[in-house]
Amino acid sequence: MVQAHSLGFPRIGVHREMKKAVEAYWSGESSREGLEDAGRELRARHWRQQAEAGLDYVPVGDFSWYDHVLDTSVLLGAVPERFSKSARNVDLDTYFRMARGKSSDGAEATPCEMTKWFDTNYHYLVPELHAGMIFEQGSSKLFDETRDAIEQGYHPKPVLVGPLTWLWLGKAKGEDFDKLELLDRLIPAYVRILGRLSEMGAEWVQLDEPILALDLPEEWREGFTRAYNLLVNRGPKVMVAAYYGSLGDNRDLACSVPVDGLHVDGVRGASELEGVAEALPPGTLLSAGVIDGRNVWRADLEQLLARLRDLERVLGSERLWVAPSCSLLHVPVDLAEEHGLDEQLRGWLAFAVQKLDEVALLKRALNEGREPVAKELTVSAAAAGSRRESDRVRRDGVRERLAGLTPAMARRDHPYAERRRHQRTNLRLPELPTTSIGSFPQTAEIRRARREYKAGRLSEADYDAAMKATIAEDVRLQEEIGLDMLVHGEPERPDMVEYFGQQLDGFAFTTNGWVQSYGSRCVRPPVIYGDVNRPEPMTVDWSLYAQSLTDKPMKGMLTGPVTILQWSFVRDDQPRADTARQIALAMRDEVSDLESAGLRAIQVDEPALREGLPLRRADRQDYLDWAVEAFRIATSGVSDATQIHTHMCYAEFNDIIETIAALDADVISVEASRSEMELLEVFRDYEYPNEIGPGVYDIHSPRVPSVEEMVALLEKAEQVIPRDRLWVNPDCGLKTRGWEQVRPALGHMVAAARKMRERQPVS
Ligand SMILES: Nc1nc2c(c(=O)[nH]1)N[C@@H](CNc1ccc(C(=O)N[C@@H](CCC(=O)N[C@@H](CCC(=O)N[C@@H](CCC(=O)O)C(=O)O)C(=O)O)C(=O)O)cc1)CN2
Ligand code: MET
Ligand SMILES: [Zn+2]
Repeated sequence: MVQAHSLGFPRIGVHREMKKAVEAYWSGESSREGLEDAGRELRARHWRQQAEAGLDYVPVGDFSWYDHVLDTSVLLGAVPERFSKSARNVDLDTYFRMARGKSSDGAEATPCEMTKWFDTNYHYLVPELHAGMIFEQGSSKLFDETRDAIEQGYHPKPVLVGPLTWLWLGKAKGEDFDKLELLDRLIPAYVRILGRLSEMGAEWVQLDEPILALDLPEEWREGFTRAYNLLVNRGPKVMVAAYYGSLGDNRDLACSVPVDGLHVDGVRGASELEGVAEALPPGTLLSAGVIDGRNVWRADLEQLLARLRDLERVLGSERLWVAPSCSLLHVPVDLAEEHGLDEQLRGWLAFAVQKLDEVALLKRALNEGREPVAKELTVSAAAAGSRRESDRVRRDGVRERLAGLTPAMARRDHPYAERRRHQRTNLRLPELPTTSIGSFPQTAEIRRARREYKAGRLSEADYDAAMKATIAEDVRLQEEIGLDMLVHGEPERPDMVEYFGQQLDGFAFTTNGWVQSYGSRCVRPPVIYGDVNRPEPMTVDWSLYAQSLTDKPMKGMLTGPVTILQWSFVRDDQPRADTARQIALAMRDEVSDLESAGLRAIQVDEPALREGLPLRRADRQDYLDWAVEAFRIATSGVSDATQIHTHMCYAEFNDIIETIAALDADVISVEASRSEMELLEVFRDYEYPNEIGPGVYDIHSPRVPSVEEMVALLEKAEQVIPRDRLWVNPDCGLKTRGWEQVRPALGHMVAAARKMRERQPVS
């Protein structure tokens, strides 16, 4: 019999119960018992939903209070000393301190670094590695949850990040050593975990190795072979899970180790499924991940069924499992909770719960024939047909405009050096100008006003007035703090992508389509289903109002085309590049309107530029070319005197620094403080041609940095970036912080800039 499973289920809960529970715990509103009850309830619910859908195994360990990579680190006892003297029995407060730098018991420590998980908008906490580190069990969470699942009558399939991927994602600290050296210490730790899970009654364990979708150095490929030859026959059957891309040149490697199961991403690696099926050793089964775990489109089941039948012919029904392509972490929980979507659009979509049904249905059709599921198959085919033929998807005006794009539209009038002269007279900024990245705290009052407005208890005029009052207060505070270039604070935007998605044609938005971004933070990615058009200006009124309150330059604030694309669910019926160009044209109009309204500086954020980079080197240049082009289309319609800013965060930028320069923004702000300005290394060999503000204030942590800390970071920066091209700003926007932290922190930042101005430049 063909079996069905999932690699992981969204952990936040359909109504973000996990978010609410942890935030209540952090604020002291609820007890540890309260938190643990909430977790138990969520896990039990998710297992029940998966079992009832018809899956044969339920994943365990996909639930996390913050991040599953951090969970694996703690399980392995990889807990840096600054958090706890002992890596055994790591308690919840220590766990949260690793993630947030702070815990409910008041203790503080610099938190672990956080960065993007592969090419997704999920963030993980970077494991810290050092030579000679010892791995010992630091937590019983995975075992406790496995026991719960068994007690509740399920077949548990514990899931953890595999040893190669965990090491790959880790960062070697201090001494210069090759982190792969740790593999031989790590394997015994995994062997012990597998043994214990098996004793508890787990038949299968899933080890996630998404790095199999990357270009791997030869030593890592050898490491993979060595590790998995040692991890088989240790008790449970081992399923190695590869996802987020095809196996490519790692196919033979993945098929050469005698594991019991191999999961393959059958969406991004669709073309290689048959080849994998043929290459697998006879003792290994194939988990075909044919339902897209990265997008929200309903599958064309008829077509998938045909492909699965081919696989079944090669493998036999005992060696085939059906699954989503990856964990369902990246899609919202349940379409049934969406009440605002029109029926046609809803018919095109599937969220996590619906995807489980799709997986189960495919399994059933394989095992029992199409008869029992004929009706569902017809509905699925009709949905696919309706989407293909819908006239909501195409807009002729947009198509014509796209066809009329010229290279000149992606070029400013003059090079930076010349623009700079005009901008200096236009802006009159001091040396080392201070600014912020855009958002200010989304206070309880702002959210309350929004809630009241949505519920119809506050009129549109009153809502606008409340937002304007916030903007006025934000402007006043910035003047008081002494910042040089101001922002309006973005109170009207719950999210920098959703906000634009709600105003552009071709986008649909959800009311409950939450997806975890990091920790307790969630986003509602819009759904791009058709050609993109901007029916009217989106931000001009707010920015104009903010500028009217001050003589200091006000930055217009927009989200760039690549980021809007990357943080939305995208259409799969045309290349991403085409959708990016459509968004770029819409944003270009907004940029022009802001300029006409009198804004002298406009920031177009592209924090997701790096995240969108294809996992395989061979695919990168093409992406970078169209991504740069899209940004430049959006920003090149302005005069030389208008200063274009951009901003990036949450990722490593050093490897694409030339692309960042090619954006030709006049000023870029980048996250840098959390990695202690590591970013600056690249500028030793590469002179960034325009202006740059490496973040001096880590906004992810509630800690308020001191003037001295920020001066020290600026001194570091000044060694590689000439002072006359250096800006002073935080790492990112401040919407997740409270004013009680932001006020003093920005005050310290301005003081740090002033201190620097009093001194001679170092070079
Ligand atoms: N899309 C996106 N991706 C991104 C980022 C980003 O800013 N946007 N930044 C990075 C990640 N950083 C992030 C930083 C903060 C939040 C964040 O604060 N998210 C909020 C949700 C924001 C939001 O839409 N807030 C709504 C409130 C929605 C809500 O909670 N409504 C309540 C009721 C209202 C309330 O009590 O507040 C409900 O529906 O139950 C608003 O302000 O109006 C959260 O999780 O809390 C997310 C990601 C990278 N990826
Ligand atoms: N302008 C945005 C903000 O300040 C940029 C955020 S990048 C994730 O929130
Ligand atoms: Zn940012």
